[in-house]
Amino acid sequence: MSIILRLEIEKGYTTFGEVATAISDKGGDIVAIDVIKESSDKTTRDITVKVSSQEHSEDIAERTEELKGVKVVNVSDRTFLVHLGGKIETKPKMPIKNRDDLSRVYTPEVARVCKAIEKDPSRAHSLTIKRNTVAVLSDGSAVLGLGNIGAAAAMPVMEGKAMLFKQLAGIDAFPVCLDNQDTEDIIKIAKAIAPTYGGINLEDISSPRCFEIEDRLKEELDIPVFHDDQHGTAVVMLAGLLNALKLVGKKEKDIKAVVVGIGAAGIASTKMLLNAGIQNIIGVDREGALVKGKEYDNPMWNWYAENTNPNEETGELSEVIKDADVFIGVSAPNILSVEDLKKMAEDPIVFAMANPDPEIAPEKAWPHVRVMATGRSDYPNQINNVLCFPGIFRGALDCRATHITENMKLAASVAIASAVKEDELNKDYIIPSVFNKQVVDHVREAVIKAAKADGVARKDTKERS
Ligand SMILES: NC(=O)c1ccc[n+]([C@@H]2O[C@H](COP(=O)([O-])OP(=O)(O)OC[C@H]3O[C@@H](n4cnc5c(N)ncnc54)[C@H](O)[C@@H]3O)[C@@H](O)[C@H]2O)c1
Ligand SMILES: O=C(O)C[C@H](O)C(=O)O
Ligand SMILES: [Mg+2]
Repeated sequence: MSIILRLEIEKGYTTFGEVATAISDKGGDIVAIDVIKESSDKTTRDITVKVSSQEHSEDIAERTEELKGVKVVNVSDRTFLVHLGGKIETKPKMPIKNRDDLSRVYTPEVARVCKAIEKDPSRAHSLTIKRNTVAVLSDGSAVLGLGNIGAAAAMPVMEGKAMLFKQLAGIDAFPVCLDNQDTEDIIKIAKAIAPTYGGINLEDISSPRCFEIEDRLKEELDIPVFHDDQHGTAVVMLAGLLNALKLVGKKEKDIKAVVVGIGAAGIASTKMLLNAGIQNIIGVDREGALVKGKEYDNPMWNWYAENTNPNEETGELSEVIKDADVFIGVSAPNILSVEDLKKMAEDPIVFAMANPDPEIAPEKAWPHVRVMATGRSDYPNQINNVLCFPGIFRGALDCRATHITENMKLAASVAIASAVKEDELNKDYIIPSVFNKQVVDHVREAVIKAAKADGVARKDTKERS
C-alpha cells in the first residue's frame, strides 16, 4: 500500500534529506514528493511512500515526528483517499434547462404522473426509478467478519456493493443503513421503504435474526428480497466447488466437507451443498461440531444438527477435519492451522472465505492444498458474493420477478461455474474473475429462464417498458 505523509517542516532544524533518510531507514520507499506550501519559516510537503502495512505506516509517521521541527499534519492512504466524500452519487438523467423542462419534471406536470401511478400502482415500475433500483439494506450487525460495528461503520461496505451493482449490472443501488437492530423494526422499515425499490439486498445482518427478517419480507413483499451473505455466498461457493471437484476428480456424493461458521453464510452454503448431493457435511461453530441429540439455543443449529453429520462426529475443528476433502470457512480469521491441513484427505480443497482475513493465509496453505480460495480481491480464486448479486438482481429486475427461488439460485451457480471453460480450469482458476463480462449476462439469462419456469416472472423480458 502507499501512503501520503503531509509534513510541515520548520526551516533551520531538519533538512529534507534527513527526513528522507529517516523514512528510508524505516523501510519506506519514497515514490513522490510534492511541495504544497512554502513560506519564509516553513515548508509543507506531501511525501508518497510505499509501505507494507498499516503498522509500518504508523512506524514511519512516528519516526518522522521525532525529527526536530517536523510535524506530521496528516497521513492518508490511497484507500482512505478513494473514500473521501463517499464512493457514489446520484445523477439526473437529463438537464433541467428552462421553465418548460422544470414544469415537466416537477410541478405542475409531475402531478399527472403521480395520479397515473395512484390509479395503476404497477406503473411505478415504468414511470419511476423502481424498476432498476435496489436497496442495500444493513443494520451493521455482522459487517464482513468485523462483527457488530453499527450502521455508520457499515456504510463503506454498502457503498462498495452499490458501486458493484452499477458497474457490473447497470443497477442503481444505494445503501440504507439502519441504526436499529430490532427484528420487528427492521421488517417494518423495509416494508415501509419498499415502494421505492425493485428489490432489496439484505447485507451483513447477523444470524439468526437475518433468517426471520428475510423470510418475513419475502412473504410480505412482492419484490425480490435476497440476503446476500446467505444466498449470494452459497451460490458462488457452490460454483467454485463444482469446478474444484471436477479438477480433483472427486464426486459430490463421495466427499466429506467441513463447514466452519454456522451463521448466515454457513447455513445457506450447507443447504446448497445438500441440494448438490453432498451427504457428509459437518458443521463446526465456536463450541465444536454440531451433532444430533444436543439441544441448541439457536433453532437453526437444531435443524443443522438433524440434517448433517451422518456419522455423528464430535469434537473441535482439529478433530473433525481428519480425512475431509473440503473445508468451507465462513467464520473468523486464522482458525485453521497447517497441522489441520495435513490431516485432510488427498488433494484438499480449502475455501477460507472470512473477510477481510481468511481462516488461513493463502501463503501458509498453498504448500499443503490442491485448491485454495479466499473471499479477497488480491489472491487467485476469489469466492465472493459479488459474482452473484449483480447478475441475479439484473435477471430478477428484468423479468420483474416477485421472488428469487431456489432454482434461480442454482441456475446462477451453474452459470457462474460454466464461465470457466474445461480447458481453462486449473488450481488457480476455478471461478471466473469479477471482471469477466460474461458472468453477469450468463447469470441474468439463467435466472430469467428459471424465474419463468417457476412462475415468478411478471414480465416477458423481450418487451421493453
Ligand atoms: N466470501 C464471501 O463472499 C463471504 C460472504 C459472506 C460472509 N463471508 C464471511 O464469512 C464470515 C461470516 O459471515 P456471516 O454473514 O455468516 O456472519 P454470521 O455472524 O451470521 O455468522 C458467523 C458465524 O461464525 C461463527 N464463528 C465466529 N468465530 C468462530 C470461530 N472462531 N470458530 C467457529 N465459528 C466461529 C459465529 O459463532 C457465527 O455462528 C465473515 O467473515 C464474512 O466476512 C464471506
Ligand atoms: O463484502 C464482501 O466482500 C463479501 C461478504 O458480503 C462479506 O460480508 O464478507
Ligand atoms: Mg456481506
